[in-house]
Amino acid sequence: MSCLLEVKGLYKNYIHKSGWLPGKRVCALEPISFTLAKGESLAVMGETGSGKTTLAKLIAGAEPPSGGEILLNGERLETGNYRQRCRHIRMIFQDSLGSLNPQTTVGQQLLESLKFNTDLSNQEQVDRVNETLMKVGLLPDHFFFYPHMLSSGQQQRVCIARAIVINPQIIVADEALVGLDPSVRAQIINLLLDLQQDMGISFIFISHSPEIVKHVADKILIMHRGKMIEFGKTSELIKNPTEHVTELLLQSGIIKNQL
Ligand SMILES: Nc1ncnc2c1ncn2[C@@H]1O[C@H](COP(=O)(O)OP(=O)(O)OP(=O)(O)O)[C@@H](O)[C@H]1O
Repeated sequence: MSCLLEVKGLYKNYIHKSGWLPGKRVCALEPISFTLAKGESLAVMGETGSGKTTLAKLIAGAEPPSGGEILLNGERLETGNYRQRCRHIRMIFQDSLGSLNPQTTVGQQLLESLKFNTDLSNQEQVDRVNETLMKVGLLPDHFFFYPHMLSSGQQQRVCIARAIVINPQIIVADEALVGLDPSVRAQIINLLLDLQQDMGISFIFISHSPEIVKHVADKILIMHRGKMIEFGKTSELIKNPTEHVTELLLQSGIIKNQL
């Protein structure tokens, strides 16, 4: 498989300020390097505060890195070039309702993505939105619905539709399946797997759930205290984890504080 995403020495420091004292530098993500092939899914696991969301935000361009680089198909993604980033990498979140605009219809929210990121005509945009709604298991009628008129599963489908409407190459899903009831979660997982197969999208899943990770991920990246401590094929890490943390995460998804 050809290399789609290359993360090279990417890191992030935050400055924690308290009153008038000089800020304290906190390293949320130590330099990290890995690659992802086209159509592959990567799961990022780790205990709370280990740097998973920071990594997701840097890849999606929601935060600028303190250093390092991200290459997509060999081309460097520039910090602040939102058009370049949004076209190729989209993010979906846990709080689907919170990430949708309550005052705009589903159709308008999908059209906005197309207006900002493509040169399609108005009619082509409407056609693309309707096609995308069908792809995620919604109906063209949902174009006219407001987010609060939908169930939580349908809201998450709208978020997925908004992410795929411009044919991105990578979707970063930050705990996007938490909070859905098990049957809806299974439907959304199957939808994501179908989209991966039909559209060749690569996924980066941030997840605490070993069951989901084992089901969807080709590779797993384990974070611990801001560092990548393990990275490899899912089948190999399940059989031969080299780190105790990996073993615990893949057994229960929960890490005790002493680790
Ligand atoms: N905007 C920010 N400003 C300051 N510090 C931050 C910011 N975002 C994250 N951090 C710090 O960076 C570290 C990593 O946080 P991050 O949210 O990436 O962890 P996480 O693994 O995603 O945790 P969780 O599973 O709880 O979401 C934490 O110590 C956190 O306090």
